[in-house]
Amino acid sequence: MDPSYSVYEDAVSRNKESAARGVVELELPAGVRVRGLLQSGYQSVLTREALEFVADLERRFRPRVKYVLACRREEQARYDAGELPGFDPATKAIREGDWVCSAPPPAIADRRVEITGPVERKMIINALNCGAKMFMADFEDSLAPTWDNLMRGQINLRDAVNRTISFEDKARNKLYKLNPKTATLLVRPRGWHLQEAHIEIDGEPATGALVDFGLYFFHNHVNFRSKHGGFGPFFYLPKMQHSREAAVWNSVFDQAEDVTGVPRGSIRGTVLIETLPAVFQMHEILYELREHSAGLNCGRWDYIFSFIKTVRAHPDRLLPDRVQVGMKQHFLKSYTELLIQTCHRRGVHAMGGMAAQIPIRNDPAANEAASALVRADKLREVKAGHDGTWAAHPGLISLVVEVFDSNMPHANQLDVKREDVQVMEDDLLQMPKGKRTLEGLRLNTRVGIQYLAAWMTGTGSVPLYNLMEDAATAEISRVQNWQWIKYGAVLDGGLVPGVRVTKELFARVLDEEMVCIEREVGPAKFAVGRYREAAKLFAKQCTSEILDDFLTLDAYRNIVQFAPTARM
Ligand SMILES: CC(=O)SCCNC(=O)CCNC(=O)[C@H](O)C(C)(C)COP(=O)(O)OP(=O)(O)OC[C@H]1O[C@@H](n2cnc3c(N)ncnc32)[C@H](O)[C@@H]1OP(=O)(O)O
Ligand SMILES: O=CC(=O)O
Ligand SMILES: [Mg+2]
Repeated sequence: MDPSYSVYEDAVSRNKESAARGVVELELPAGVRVRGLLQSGYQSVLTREALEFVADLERRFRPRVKYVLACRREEQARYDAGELPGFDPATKAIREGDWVCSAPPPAIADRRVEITGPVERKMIINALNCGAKMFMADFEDSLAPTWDNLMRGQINLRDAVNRTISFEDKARNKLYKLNPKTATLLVRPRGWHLQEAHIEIDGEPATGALVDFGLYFFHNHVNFRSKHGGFGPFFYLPKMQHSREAAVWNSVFDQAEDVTGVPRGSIRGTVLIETLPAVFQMHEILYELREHSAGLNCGRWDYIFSFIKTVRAHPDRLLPDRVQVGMKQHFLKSYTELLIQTCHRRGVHAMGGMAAQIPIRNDPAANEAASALVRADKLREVKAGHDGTWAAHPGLISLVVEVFDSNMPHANQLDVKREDVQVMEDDLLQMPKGKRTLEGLRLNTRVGIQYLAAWMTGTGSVPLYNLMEDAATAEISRVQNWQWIKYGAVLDGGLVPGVRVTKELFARVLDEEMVCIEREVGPAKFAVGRYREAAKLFAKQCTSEILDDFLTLDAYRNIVQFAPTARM
């Protein structure tokens, strides 16, 4: 573990308070060390049995997780040497074979509208009540993985599955409780690349994904399955790059089912196709998970991020402004259509993605314009053959439901085979059209810094300039700046066409955008926020010689807080 991870003074004093309040000590299995501060209730999640379950998963699968991450590095080295991703000749038989996945369980046959959001208590209740069919509760893009967010998230999800969850907003004198009819829960653990520093197993930080999955599965599988016709729990699986990574998840599911006596195929996972390499592996990914699959989803924001990241050594592949990389661009249209064709051939759902617009209060015209964009996006998705889609905010649910209800008379569109779709490697690799502008560089910088500042204070999704921003959208801002600076991109549109992007230009833009952020958020919030630290980190990330794989890997050290008395 990097010794620079901080132990904060406030953690020390809070720990003393906890001790004074008589917080229960954990009973830890051999080899397990919990390094996070124990707040009230955490021990109900960190039970000896649950930690044993997580430790067993970690011991079995850590070597495979390390291996698939090493394979990612090896593949990236090939792309850096000039190759581009493509379909693998070795797995042609899987792509062309006639197999299908297990049929979708009744509980998720109709998933036309899924709301998403972090595992925050009030938001979970709002999401479950909002009228969406499903709720994707997120430990990933929309959650800053602080120890407290993770532990409270587990408590919140357990209470949600038990239907005992409530929340009192004292300031507004409002009590939040579940409606009789609620959305079905899907949980998204972190990606394979993130470690959980607060839990060590045999002297090494645990794998974040296995902690999120393991604790949630262990505490909830009995209750969840009793309420969902013997199926579940249901998951979303993020940021994979290859079917070998899906094979690891499949083995994790097998193991979890075997240890708990849950029948094979009860757990289901929807894989986000949100990396460029993965789009060439969709059949293979479904094949690996064929007993546990609930289909694929178009994670468009990470996909755009991954597109830039994968071709990071190709100076001829500089993208236009982030705002211009919309779903009508040929490479994105091709990806969504190929995903629909692939899923429906294999008998599973092809889920759409997230439009970033959110309701705009106090400006009816702007709000209507934002709604129109969401409506158009959802109409495109349902007409293309998607079986459902995502919405970021409860205020959008009725609009999205209306679009799907009007255009999808049955529970899903698995019968829409899209045999007309003919997508080749070139279609998936075609460069998006548009212009690079100074305004784009400025906006990337303003958004990246504000997002990071929020993330470092424990908030993983924020409204910025009337759009939802989360780890995936912020990544686009970061890698786009990096790409333009690295290759001295010449701006070809906007107010100052012809200008070359350099480190010096970026430094000036960053200074000016910090002034702008201070003006926008106000001096009081700016003074107490972590904007300066965020700017420093963002600048480092945008100007490094070699692109870091994930912004959150570097940023994570800023949110790790060890309890001084952590024991093994
Ligand atoms: C790329 C991807 O991975 S997309 C998926 C991951 N990203 C997400 O899930 C983002 C989810 N959305 C959000 O986090 C939020 O909507 C934000 C941050 C974008 C905006 O949040 P806010 O500024 O709080 O929105 P706003 O003030 O309009 O909220 C109004 C109410 O709706 C609630 N709300 C807003 N979004 C959600 C949500 N996604 N789920 C549940 N409740 C929500 C708020 O808690 C608030 O509740 P209240 O009136 O009871 O107090
Ligand atoms: O996770 C979803 C995405 O768009 O990224
Ligand atoms: Mg994503």
